[in-house]
Amino acid sequence: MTTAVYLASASPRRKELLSQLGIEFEQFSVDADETPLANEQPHALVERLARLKAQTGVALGYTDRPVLGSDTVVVIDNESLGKPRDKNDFITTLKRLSGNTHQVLTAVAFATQTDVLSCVVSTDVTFKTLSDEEINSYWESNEPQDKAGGYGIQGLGGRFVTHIAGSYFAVVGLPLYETEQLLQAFLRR
Ligand SMILES: Cc1cn([C@H]2C[C@H](O)[C@@H](COP(=O)(O)OP(=O)(O)OP(=O)(O)O)O2)c(=O)[nH]c1=O
Repeated sequence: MTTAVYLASASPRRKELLSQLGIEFEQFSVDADETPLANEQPHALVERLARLKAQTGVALGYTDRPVLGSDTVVVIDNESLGKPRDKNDFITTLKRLSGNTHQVLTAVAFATQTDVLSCVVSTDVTFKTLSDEEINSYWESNEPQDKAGGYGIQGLGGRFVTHIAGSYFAVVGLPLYETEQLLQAFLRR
């Protein structure tokens, strides 16, 4: 694919993943209010935020290429979990994930001044049962703080995962196959 895009994201993981598609891109960060709306379902939330990030990039003046925005949340019992607010929030979250299967939803959106197209990818991730000691020492590693659901599958958190069904790349922050498909569909419109 020869088209160049913008990546509206501060995430180093998304930058690395997008590089894997071999697409030329420039990255900039956008400030989006990620607060869920009242009664907003997880699927609707991630898709809205991915679109918001992409469209905020367009509004900032990045108008000569499609702008890619993305968002990731962890879902358990139909509740969306973003980055942990603090250590207590993290401990509560990891105890909920322990010994259970949760979903990671990642949305991708492409936007220009006239158009926006998005998709949501859902991946099932199963955790082994975690001890209090494992949870506490994981917090001290500083890895959980900036990650949805308080873990990184690509880092020390990978030890907790017994099974994954779906896109590993979506869990890390950008589904490779679906992002390429979405861009192709966007360019055909
Ligand atoms: C579950 C999980 C999430 N994450 C990351 C992906 C996302 O970067 C982050 C969720 O936060 P997001 O708000 O989706 O993204 P971000 O703040 O990192 O970047 P930006 O909004 O500027 O694009 O959690 C991992 O890196 N590994 C994991 O296993």
